[in-house]
Amino acid sequence: MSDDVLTVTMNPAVDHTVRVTEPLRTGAVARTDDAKFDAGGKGINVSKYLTALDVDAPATGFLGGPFGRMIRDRLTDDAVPNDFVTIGDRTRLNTTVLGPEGEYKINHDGPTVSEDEVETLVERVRARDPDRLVIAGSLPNGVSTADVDELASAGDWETAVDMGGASLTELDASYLVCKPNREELGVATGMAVETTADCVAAAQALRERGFEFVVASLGPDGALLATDSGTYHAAALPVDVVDTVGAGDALLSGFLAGFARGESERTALRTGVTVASRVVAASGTSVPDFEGVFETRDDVGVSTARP
Ligand SMILES: O=P(O)(O)OC[C@@]1(O)O[C@H](CO)[C@@H](O)[C@@H]1O
Repeated sequence: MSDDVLTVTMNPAVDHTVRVTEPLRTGAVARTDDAKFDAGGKGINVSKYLTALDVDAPATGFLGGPFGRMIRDRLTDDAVPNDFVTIGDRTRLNTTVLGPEGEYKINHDGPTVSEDEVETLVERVRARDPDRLVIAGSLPNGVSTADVDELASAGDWETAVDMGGASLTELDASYLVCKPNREELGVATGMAVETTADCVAAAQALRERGFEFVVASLGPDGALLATDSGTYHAAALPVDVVDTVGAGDALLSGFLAGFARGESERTALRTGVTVASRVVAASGTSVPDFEGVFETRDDVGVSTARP
């Protein structure tokens, strides 16, 4: 394993996951003894999953306030290397409610980051000089897509991005990987994404806008990989889904872990789907057991996909 992957989470979050046994009702107090707190945010999740998959994947970005300290402590306790820029404002807390009628996810907008803090982050990334950079998650106030382009272009690294569809349309630098979900594919391309064939067309269109690989997460419909050698569809593995939070991060992590191991594009896609299937079977964004991932990835069916 040679490549190191530095992840950048501009807008980390403590992930608060609670399970309630009764449907939520207005005006009523829902009580639970089932709550957990994970260090979260998309890039941080990628660092957690990649570290567990034996890839050197330190995490950076912005942290501040009590939730920021909680995330830093948790990552350090879990042996996930981290080097965040401390900001004056407070890192957010995001909540997932798992109830009998499904999953609710509430994400806070997050803190405001100053220009100086952004510049410190760019310098931090330059000093680390990774082989690959992953920039993932929403942008807090004060950070723009121009800053994302600056990070992607500030060194010789290859960059993967995972951000909202509207942000994807504003990026100008060249990127190795883009990891949209179905909705982001639609927003980024303005195309219909009802069927898997629609998603194939949208992934190919997005690729032409400057992403070498588009890895799209389609939930129960599996995942797509658009490359210059073709577009491939991977079926989802049959698992009991506890919650879907972190599934896209896991797909990207598995794909990048495959890349770091020198796997072919299709095999890296299979690894991504296998890693994602482990993550959705565990609650919150904690790291599940990845034992046997590289031995069982061939269970994922991959076929050539056309629009
Ligand atoms: O608000 P963003 O930055 O788009 O997403 C943040 C988030 O929902 O993404 C992760 C799951 O992918 C969670 O750890 C975290 O709460």
